[in-house]
Amino acid sequence: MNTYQYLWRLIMYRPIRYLVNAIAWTVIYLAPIAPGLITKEFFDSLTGTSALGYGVWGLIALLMAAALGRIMLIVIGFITDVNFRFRMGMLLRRNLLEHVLKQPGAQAIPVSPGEAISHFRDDVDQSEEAASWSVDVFGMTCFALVSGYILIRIDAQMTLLVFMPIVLVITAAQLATVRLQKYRAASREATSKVTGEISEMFGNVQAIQVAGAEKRVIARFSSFGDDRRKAMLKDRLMGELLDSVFSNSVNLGTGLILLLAGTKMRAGTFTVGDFALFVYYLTFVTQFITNVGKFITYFKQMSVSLERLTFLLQGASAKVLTMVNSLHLKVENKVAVATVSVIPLAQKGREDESLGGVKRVEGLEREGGSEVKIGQGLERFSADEAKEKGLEREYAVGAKLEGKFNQETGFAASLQRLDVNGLSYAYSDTGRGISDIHFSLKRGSFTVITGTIGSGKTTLVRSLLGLLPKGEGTIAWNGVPVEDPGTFFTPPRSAYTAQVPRLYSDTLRNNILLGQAEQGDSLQMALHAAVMEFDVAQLPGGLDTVIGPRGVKLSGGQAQRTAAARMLVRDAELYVFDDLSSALDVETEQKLWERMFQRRSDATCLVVSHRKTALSRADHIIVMKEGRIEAEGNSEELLRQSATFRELWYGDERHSS
Ligand SMILES: Nc1ncnc2c1ncn2[C@@H]1O[C@H](COP(=O)(O)OP(=O)(O)OP(=O)(O)O)[C@@H](O)[C@H]1O
Repeated sequence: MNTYQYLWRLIMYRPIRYLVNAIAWTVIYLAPIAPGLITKEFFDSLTGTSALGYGVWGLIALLMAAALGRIMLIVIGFITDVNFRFRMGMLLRRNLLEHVLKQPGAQAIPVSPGEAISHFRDDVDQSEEAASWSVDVFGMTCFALVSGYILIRIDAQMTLLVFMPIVLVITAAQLATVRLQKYRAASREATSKVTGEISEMFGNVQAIQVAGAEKRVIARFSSFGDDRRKAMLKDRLMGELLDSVFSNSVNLGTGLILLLAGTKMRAGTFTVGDFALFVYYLTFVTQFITNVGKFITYFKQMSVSLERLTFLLQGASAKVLTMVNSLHLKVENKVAVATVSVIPLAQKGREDESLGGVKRVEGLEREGGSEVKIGQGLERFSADEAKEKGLEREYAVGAKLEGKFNQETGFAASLQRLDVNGLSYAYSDTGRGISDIHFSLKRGSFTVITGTIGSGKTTLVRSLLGLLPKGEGTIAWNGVPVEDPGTFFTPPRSAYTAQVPRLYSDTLRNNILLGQAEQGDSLQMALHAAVMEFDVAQLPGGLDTVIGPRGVKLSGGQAQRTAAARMLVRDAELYVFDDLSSALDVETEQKLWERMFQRRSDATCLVVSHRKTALSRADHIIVMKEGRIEAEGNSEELLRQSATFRELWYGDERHSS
């Protein structure tokens, strides 16, 4: 997508609003035509050459009315501009945000958070600016055409002198294009680096302090600041240089008019009113020329912004940015929780009967806080209804499914079996990762992935859950292939706790619920299962304690158990824990597994761990080495067969003794 298409697509997001805005501003820019003509008449009436008979006071009244009219028009213009302009910016930010949220979680943005913020802020502003200025250029061009016509009719030679600077401006702006874009790109890049560095610094204050690296970090920051200063200076200098070319070329025109007007007035071919009209329009022609130049500059800068925003999309088409969408990411006012059975009436392939289904719904619907029973029974299940509820996949294969349906999160068929075949993923920069992974999980099983450091355990669970871009291999849920693991492996199908818990500066309650509606005693149950009840009682505000930025007011173990509670409150079919137990003592970990299975004996768990507490509980252990499965079995079998496993097992014994 080139910059013209980008601008066009932005305009087409709200074409009516753009049109209204364009009409409003065209009228505003055309408005000075009238006072110009009145001024001409005013001076001509003083010298007795006026064709109109309004008199001086009549003309003054007309001038004031024109000024008042223009003020009102400008107020309307700002309203239409704000309404169009900010919608465009919001659309870009909304689409970017949606895209980032849909990306594989572990690689959602290709830059640091600080740099991404600079893209969201500056590049969107720049795009908005160029689109908004296109309206002004149109309005001003209309003014230039009408005023040009009036002036030519008075004196063609003088008119030429007034408009000649336009040619100069456009030539100068075009010549400066490449350099301007280069300087703009460099200054944006430098700004991103500075904001990126600030966010890294704030996020790592403790690491900087303990490493005694303050001076080095500040030196690095100051070198980024220095680079930014140089880049900004070049960018600004170039911008100001162009601006001065624009305005000075107009001054040149004024000088020429003054010289010529004197001679012509003496010859009697030019009235004082004509002179006043030329000078009056010249102010607006100056504005027009400067603004055309500005628009050309903004347009060039917009192409830099487009490039930078496209980079943030990580290979997706730039059209994603301007896709027509409602500005609201989600409108949800209903929460329904129900148990649904999808029983096929006919199997796929049988042509005599159309594929149909029966649903059995039992559960509660929640609307505006009150609970309404939606009843029990059997209802026909249409293909459209399946689509609406996100059940297309289950419906299409005609599988007999029973599971939970939650209007907020969709349908989860009860997990009977998860099969992973030939799963591979290699990080593009290091070439490392996982290769040819096969395993199956049965309902209610407890599987532990273990292995040496860097053997690919985290990569394995992230690939499975679609938190990394799709590599090779297949994943099947109850025998049905999962096409897009990233959207499939979410609650209520699966819930995940990462190795490093990510917490917000908010209350403990909000960190656990993350916007999910609190249902019954689900929060208390999750806290109990995550062995958090004692900790919550100790916190000054209980569940409503604000836990500080990234949860700094919690201990490492508390942060991990908060993340576990966040996972458990989601009541999923498959629970995936990545090294949850690393910050827990043996007793707490033991309790956590016990409570977890007391509460949900049917839950299927996939756990990354090298701790004996988890290994001895496991009914299946996968030993990873250099990105591949080296051995599999239960702990007794593996102690006999796998040297790597023995090292991990006895190593853990040494650590705990
Ligand atoms: N984002 C990344 N980019 C490039 N290479 C990576 C990335 N993350 C991990 N790797 C490499 O992939 C390999 C597997 O890493 P992974 O984090 O899956 O190992 P792990 O077994 O979970 O390690 P640990 O026990 O330390 O958590 C390692 O060699 C690592 O260097």
